Amino acid sequence: MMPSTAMGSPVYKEGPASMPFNSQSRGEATSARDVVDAVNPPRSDYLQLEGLAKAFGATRVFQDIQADIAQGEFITLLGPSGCGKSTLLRSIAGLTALDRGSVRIAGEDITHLPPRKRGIGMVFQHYALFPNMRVADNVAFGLRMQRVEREARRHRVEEVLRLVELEAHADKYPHQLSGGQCQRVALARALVVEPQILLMDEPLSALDARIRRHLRDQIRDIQKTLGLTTLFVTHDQEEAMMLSDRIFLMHQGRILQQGDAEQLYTRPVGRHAAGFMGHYNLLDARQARPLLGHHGEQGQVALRPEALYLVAQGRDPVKSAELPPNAGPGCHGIIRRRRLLGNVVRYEVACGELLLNVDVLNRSARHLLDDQDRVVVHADLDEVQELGA
Ligand SMILES: Nc1ncnc2c1ncn2[C@@H]1O[C@H](COP(=O)(O)OP(=O)(O)OP(=O)(O)O)[C@@H](O)[C@H]1O
Repeated sequence: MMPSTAMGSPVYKEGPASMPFNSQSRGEATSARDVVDAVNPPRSDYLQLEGLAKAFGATRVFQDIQADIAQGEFITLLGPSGCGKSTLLRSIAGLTALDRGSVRIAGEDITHLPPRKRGIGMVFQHYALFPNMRVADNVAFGLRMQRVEREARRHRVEEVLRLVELEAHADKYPHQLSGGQCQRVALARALVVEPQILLMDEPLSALDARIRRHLRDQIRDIQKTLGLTTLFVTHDQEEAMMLSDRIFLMHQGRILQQGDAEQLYTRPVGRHAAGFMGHYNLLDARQARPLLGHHGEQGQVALRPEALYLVAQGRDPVKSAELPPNAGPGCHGIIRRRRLLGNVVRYEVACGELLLNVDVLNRSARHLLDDQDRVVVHADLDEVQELGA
């Protein structure tokens, strides 16, 4: 694995996305960016991926990758393990050679440039800091490679450490820091050379849940402050939805769907997309008839667990949901399993040959249904996604 410092010495290129760290607060940085944006509005095709393909021997890792990414956009590559996310990121960085296609930044073809000349910063899952160097020296490394003069270097390191809220830790060694702090050093190290594009490969995966949420929000704040075009790899759907302007959902080396979190969550384009986003119930149209009324005999339908409603036997008003205006006919069932997911309760309900996941807000213990309780399940027909054959 290559430490991010290897990518931490791109040639600084003038351009609106490369914000100098010249302000004391995020507020000032934002207004500086606004001025730049007004003079030179962000381009919608800042990073262009055209027909990218890569195979390792007989293993096709990705193909036909086509995307335009706007300046300042935060894109997440989301998909299951092995779908090609990391290899795609490494190919954009120049760490892995492409078989086909081209990568352009601001119109310039960088496909054949070596990594250090691409103007790309990279942060990896494992931060790989230099253990014998203090935080400030770890961060300054890329600037030293660029032969930035000592005083300017010190100034830039101070500013970027302030940005990642580590200014008090500048003189510590990596072993004196927590995992989250080390990852912030890695981020600072990538940012200090003012890259045009930031690539992040599962930077939060090795951290515990609380730190992970905090750092996630911090990354997004910093990215917005700098207006930095960013590609972020994750297999965590919630992380993708919280962070992204747009999500690229990948499956077996292709981008299945590109869109914002709402589009991906509520309008999946097919069964693979529905299978990955949310916890969709995927049903054959024929099987789903008792639940949906007449809905054709062909293809599949997808229904989110929160688009299903439970009415308890005897219509116990405390335990029964209020139905939506366009509710389906209703299907008798039995609760097979109940799982508390925190603020949501997920019921597994057997309705004849259908096994359905139904999510209900966990209001209080009084509202809970028990295993073996008899219920009627209704679907909100406005939320049915027809997926075709
Ligand atoms: N250097 C390599 N040589 C041969 N095969 C490779 C190499 N790197 C990756 N692969 C294969 O390419 C496919 C995609 O791997 P990649 O790491 O890009 O997926 P991913 O979506 O990032 O998965 P994960 O989330 O598990 O990291 C996998 O089948 C993997 O085994």
